[in-house]
Amino acid sequence: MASEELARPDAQLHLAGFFPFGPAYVWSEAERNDIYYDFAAWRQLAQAAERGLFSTLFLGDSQRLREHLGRITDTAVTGRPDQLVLFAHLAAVTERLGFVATLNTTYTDPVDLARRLASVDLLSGGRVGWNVVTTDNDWTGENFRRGGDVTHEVRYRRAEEHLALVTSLWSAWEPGAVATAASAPHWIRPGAVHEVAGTGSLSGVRARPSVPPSPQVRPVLFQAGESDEGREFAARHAQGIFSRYLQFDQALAFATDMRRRLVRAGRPADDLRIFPATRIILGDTDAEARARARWFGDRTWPDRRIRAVIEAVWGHDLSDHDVDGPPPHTDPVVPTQTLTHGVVNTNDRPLRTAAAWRELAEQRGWSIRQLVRHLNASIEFVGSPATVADELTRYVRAGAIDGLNLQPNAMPGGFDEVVDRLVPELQNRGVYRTAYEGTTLREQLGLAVPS
Ligand SMILES: Cc1cc2nc3c(=O)[nH]c(=O)nc-3n(C[C@H](O)[C@H](O)[C@H](O)COP(=O)(O)O)c2cc1C
Repeated sequence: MASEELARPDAQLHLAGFFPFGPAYVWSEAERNDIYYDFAAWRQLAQAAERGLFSTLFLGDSQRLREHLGRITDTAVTGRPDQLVLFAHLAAVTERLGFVATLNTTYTDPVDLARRLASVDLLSGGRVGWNVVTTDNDWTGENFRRGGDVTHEVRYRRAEEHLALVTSLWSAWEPGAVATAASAPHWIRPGAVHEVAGTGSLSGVRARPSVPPSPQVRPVLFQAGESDEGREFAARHAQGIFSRYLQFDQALAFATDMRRRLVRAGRPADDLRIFPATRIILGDTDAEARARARWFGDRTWPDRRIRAVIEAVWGHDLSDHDVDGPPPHTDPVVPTQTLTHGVVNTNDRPLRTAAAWRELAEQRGWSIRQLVRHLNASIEFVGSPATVADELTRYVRAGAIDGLNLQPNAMPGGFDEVVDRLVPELQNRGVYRTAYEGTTLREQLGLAVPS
């Protein structure tokens, strides 16, 4: 056994069911696109996750359809119900599973957000988390008359003020503020619910929250945003982090960096759970799993999704372009880049990106399809249940990750094979729970109740 595997001999893997909205990303077993917002499908997914003792579901947020040149990019986010409404429904058909919702601090009102999150947290028995993001896409801001003008620095300053107000609201009810006995002289003990005031750009806000604390006191905080400011913000406030790093060395370097930052912020190094996103594809043998991975890959990279990736760089309509041919020889149309709200971040240097992509394709003799598939190759765990369990055990015991935001391969049955075939292998290796630790998300994640 390599020495790295001994770094955390008792560490446990957390699974979070994650869903990248959009028909191109998760294969619809039902061959129906409306499966992605069919409640029965979500119930099946959530109940499978709970059967597999997943710690939580986890959803990202986008408050606007992605578009390109005025056309909706229909391979990406195609219809996305409000996460908290979906979670409120799913909480009613599950008992232990957590629900982490991504909500931004740039375009939301803190008092309203605090109330909505606290409400689902209370009514679900303390099973909610908030993934705090600042949202870097300007077009979302247009929904709120604030598109394009919110700088990185302003977003993180606002995030600090927003979160401070939200957490004060969540702490404004003293323990035991509610007299539960109907015969008590007061329903709420006088003076036990405090008024809270905003600071900085939120000064002038005064609020007395109307939602009592849940059994986990308040929602668990996650964070996603990888700049230095983002990491520092997470180190000060978050108990969970949605990271981009899954290649082993990068994941370990990121986790090491975050633990150092936590200690500098005066927190225990192990007070943070790190969850990168991935997929798991199983087979009876490693070879069969690899064949299945190719099969899923072909289904989740249809021509129109491949074309959307290059259109986002070239800045104009390429619908006549053959995706099995070379990348366009023409240069990108730079002035239209600001209209690109695509799946690829091309906010700068489209000319350089196009040149680099063209050169790579030429060198390797790749078509657009091969190029795009190469550029978007993500790290997935592919193999027999034993192979994947060994690999995940290595990651967790080395301290490279604490959990996975796991995308299903199919809707709605996509978690079943992980639950039925991988979870027992992980349990046999002592790296996965055999029963839920408690009833709240905080308990499932092994986190202390806030004072
Ligand atoms: C893994 C990951 C997932 C993210 N998911 C979302 C999301 O679902 N919705 C959103 O508005 N922003 C999301 N963000 C973006 C953050 O809101 C943030 O604005 C962006 O990363 C810029 O901040 P940074 O410079 O600190 O990274 C995500 C970021 C990361 C790293």
